[in-house]
Amino acid sequence: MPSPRPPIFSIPIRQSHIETPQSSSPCGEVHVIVGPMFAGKTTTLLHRIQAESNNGRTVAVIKSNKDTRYGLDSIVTHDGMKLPCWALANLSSFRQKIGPDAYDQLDVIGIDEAQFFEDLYDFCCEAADHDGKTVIVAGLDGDYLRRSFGSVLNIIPLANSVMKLTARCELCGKRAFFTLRKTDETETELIGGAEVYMPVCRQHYVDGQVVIGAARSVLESKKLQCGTCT
Ligand SMILES: Nc1ncnc2c1ncn2[C@@H]1O[C@H](COP(=O)(O)OP(=O)(O)O)[C@@H](O)[C@H]1O
Ligand SMILES: Cc1cn([C@H]2C[C@H](O)[C@@H](COP(=O)(O)O)O2)c(=O)[nH]c1=O
Repeated sequence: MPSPRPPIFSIPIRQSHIETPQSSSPCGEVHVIVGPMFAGKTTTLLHRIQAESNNGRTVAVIKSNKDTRYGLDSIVTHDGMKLPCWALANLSSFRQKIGPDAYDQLDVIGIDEAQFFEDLYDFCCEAADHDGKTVIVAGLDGDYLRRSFGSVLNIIPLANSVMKLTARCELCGKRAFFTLRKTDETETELIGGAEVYMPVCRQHYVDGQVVIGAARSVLESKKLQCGTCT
């Protein structure tokens, strides 16, 4: 009679000591803060950075150099809170700008206006997975047409946490999830504050789009009529 064969999934009784591969650097974190304009994304980012700094961690904050609203040397919230920052065209230049030694010393990196950085995904991967940094990212999830904005949504799969903030609808005071553009400019990227944008609830976003669309077609038909004027 053949001897019984061992079960396929046998567990060895005496397990030899298995070396787990040592990771070359400690693991970092990625935290994402999104929402419409005026929702408190920059305020939340600055509070978190401040708290990390108070806990003795070395911090740096980066913003896009496209946003020149308050100068390039600081991040400023809509109600005036401020922190010094690096204003950059892209994130890949950060290590070289700050210097490799200073970069190695950093524990926490804050990124504001993340929608303007094309290399956001690669930077977050490198900084958190390989360099052990805690990266806190704040940015618009959607543009004025509620389309995904830049690479912000691409980094959700990299994130330890995601927070969607809301503002107050300027027309009714309810929770605002979207940003309405009040002007007729159509480019995706258009730097501005309350003179160009307002936070709105779903109802007023839909109503606003209808009103803006109607105003645009009136203006266009006027232009056509003028074109036929002699
Ligand atoms: N309609 C609004 N809803 C909420 N906050 C507003 C509104 N308008 C102005 N604010 C101000 O904006 C601040 C948030 O600013 P900020 O952190 O810069 O927002 P975000 O970075 O999301 O645009 C609020 O604390 C409030 O004082
Ligand atoms: C909706 C929308 C916004 N922007 C610009 C306008 C501001 O300069 C920033 C957002 O600043 P905040 O800190 O979130 O208030 O983004 C844009 O270029 N295009 C848009 O559709």
